[in-house]
Amino acid sequence: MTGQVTAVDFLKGHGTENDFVILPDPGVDLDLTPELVAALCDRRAGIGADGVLRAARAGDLLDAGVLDALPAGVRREDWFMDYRNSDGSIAEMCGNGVRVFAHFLAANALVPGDEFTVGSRAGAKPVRVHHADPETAEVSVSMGVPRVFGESSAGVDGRDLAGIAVDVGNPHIACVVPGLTEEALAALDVASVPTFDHGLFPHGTNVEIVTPLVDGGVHMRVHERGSGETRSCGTGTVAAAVAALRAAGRETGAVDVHVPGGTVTVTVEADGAVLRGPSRIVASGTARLAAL
Ligand SMILES: N[C@@H](CCC[C@H](N)C(=O)O)C(=O)O
Repeated sequence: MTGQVTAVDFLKGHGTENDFVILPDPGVDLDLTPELVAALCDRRAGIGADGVLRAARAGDLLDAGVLDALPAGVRREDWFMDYRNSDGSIAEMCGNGVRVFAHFLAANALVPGDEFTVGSRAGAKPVRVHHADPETAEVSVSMGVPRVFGESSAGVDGRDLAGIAVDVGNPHIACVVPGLTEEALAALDVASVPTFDHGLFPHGTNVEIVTPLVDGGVHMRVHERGSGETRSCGTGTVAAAVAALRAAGRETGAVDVHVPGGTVTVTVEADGAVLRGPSRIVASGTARLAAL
């Protein structure tokens, strides 16, 4: 349909500086090709973002062929976060993105209250909007039960870092590095593409480097699948919290995860993890597709 669409309204938002182009598209008029996504996310020739969040009802995305089926627990009437990485690839889930998506819905009165479900390719994600105005919000997302599915390592800045594989709806290897300080973490080259076991991660993975748990907190940096190094990764903070708790001999607890773009709190319980953090919507406008 994009051939008939020459301009599209958008909003720009972020969760701890993991930033997104929000595309309200209730009619599913946009043919959201990888090329269009990459052009929108281009920080020079486009709007610039780590990813795109298209907003439409799940049933309408299904009827338009964007979804092959409704993911587990997702109803036709649910607003669905059609997430894309900045390289145009599709990912199952985006934790910072769900907070920004929920903020957009609440601030525009598109949902009846403060607690509702957002659909994602990783299934239904219950959210609670603690506060929302057009510019700022505080949101909690029930992220499901993180699944640890192995031990492995990642090559980062010439170092081989031991980590655990964690499924948060999308794949992660979270590397808690003994003795790593916040300053030493900040000095690492995380922009270069890390190496990892493609047998364990046949569809790629997000790579988190994490300091050990101290006083209920960790510091984390991330190289994301499909977006490169970002200032934050919500699903990554969940993987980091799980890994840091396990490294400290624990299975549950609340962890403040400090990322370059801010801080979120991940609470891990036996029945699932909850990600709580801020959302900001900083701009709105019209994207002129012929110029991209
Ligand atoms: N930044 C997101 C994760 C986005 C998807 C990830 N890059 C992947 O490909 O799995 C988040 O906040 O979780």
